[in-house]
Amino acid sequence: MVTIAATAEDLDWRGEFRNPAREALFRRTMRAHDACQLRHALVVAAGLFLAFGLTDYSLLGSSHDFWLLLAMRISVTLMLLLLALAVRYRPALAQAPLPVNLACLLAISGLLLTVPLRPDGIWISLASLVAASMSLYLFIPNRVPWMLAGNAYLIGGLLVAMRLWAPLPGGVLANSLLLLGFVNLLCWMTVTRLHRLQRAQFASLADARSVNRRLAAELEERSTLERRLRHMARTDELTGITNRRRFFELAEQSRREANRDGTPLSLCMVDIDHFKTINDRHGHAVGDMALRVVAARCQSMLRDSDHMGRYGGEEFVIALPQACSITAGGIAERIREAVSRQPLEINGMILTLSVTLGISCVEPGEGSLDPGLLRADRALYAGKARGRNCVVTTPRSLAAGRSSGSAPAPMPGRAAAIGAAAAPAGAPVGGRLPRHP
Ligand SMILES: Nc1nc2c(ncn2[C@@H]2O[C@H](COP(=O)(O)OP(=O)(O)OP(=O)(O)O)[C@@H](O)[C@H]2O)c(=O)[nH]1
Repeated sequence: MVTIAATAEDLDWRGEFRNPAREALFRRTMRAHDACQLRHALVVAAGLFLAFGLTDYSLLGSSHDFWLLLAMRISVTLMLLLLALAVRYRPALAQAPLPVNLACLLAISGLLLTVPLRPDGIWISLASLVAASMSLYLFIPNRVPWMLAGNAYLIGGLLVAMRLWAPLPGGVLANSLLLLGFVNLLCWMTVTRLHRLQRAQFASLADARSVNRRLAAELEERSTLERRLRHMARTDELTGITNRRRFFELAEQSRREANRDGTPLSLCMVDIDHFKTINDRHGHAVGDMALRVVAARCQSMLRDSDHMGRYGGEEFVIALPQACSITAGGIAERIREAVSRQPLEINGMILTLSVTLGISCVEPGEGSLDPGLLRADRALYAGKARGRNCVVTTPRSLAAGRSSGSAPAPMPGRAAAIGAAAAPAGAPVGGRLPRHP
């Protein structure tokens, strides 16, 4: 939700929001402030009201009227303090018209009562009523109509009290009423201005918060997008496994670690057999499904520390850290079995899948993965030539020959067999446990 800072059109003649929901929200946010202000106003008013008992005494002495006035002052003071206490425990009372207006009524009535009980102190009563009139506007968190009503009662009550018990000359009375009228006008303008300013500030704050929320949401959206893009940049869309670029980053890191720690690192090339036939007979959609299934079955045989990527087309590549060629041969054999064990059933068709795997071990001192990949690829081609659905491991002598700088054994091509032996099914795994045996 986007809010817009309060404009003159948003506020009514009382300086309140025209929108009731917005006004209610504003008042809720002001509740603690209003309660605190009312509490202080009540305590100060109660103290002052009681303190004026001294003036009563100086005017009346220890007379019957003085004791009456004192009793009235004590009652009003107690009621005001009681409301202050109630507001402390229930701040919502500060914004409830009934208790606040009752307190005002009580305090004004008490002040008016001083006129008949102490007619000689009419000037003190007048001054007190002017101060009370200002306080009604400035310190009592009431709405403007209630402030006006309270002041109307105050002026009306003063007129009646003076007419009955302390008549003043016409000019003085007119002056007093003019003074009270001026005070009312000034305070009304001040309080309306204050209301407007408070609401404008509230609206600007709400705007800033809304902008902040939008920015936070945008940031979250961007970082989600960034995460998704990063994932896409590293993942093969069709199979969901690591793509070729990411595979090389991970495998290269493993090669450096293996070189540094003197641990073995094996590479395994995996190629689906007769994949072209699957595509040609059943269509590319079925071919894609087969690719996904083979990728998932291969991955299920690996540990978290192994890296598998799509090399291209129907070919996958696996890096097996901490695995010598014998161990890698065992893992490859299990992958071969996992792929061919269970035929794939798609749309009522039974598809027999198999893969051929070529293994090589990265030799110490090799500065990149390329020689190892080339050997694994040649082993794979040898497996294809041998009839497919098998594992071929590059013999140690061939790899050693390459790493020592001697000329590589001639590789006539895919149809030619490499001098490597297919690992027999169920060959010993050599101290390494796959994730899913
Ligand atoms: N459905 C599908 N087919 C693909 C994809 N990428 C490559 N291919 C197909 O994979 C086939 C690879 O065929 P070949 O390289 O001849 O290999 P093959 O038929 O598996 O034969 P061998 O490897 O010798 O067993 C080609 O027909 C490609 O069009 C792909 O993402 N989806």
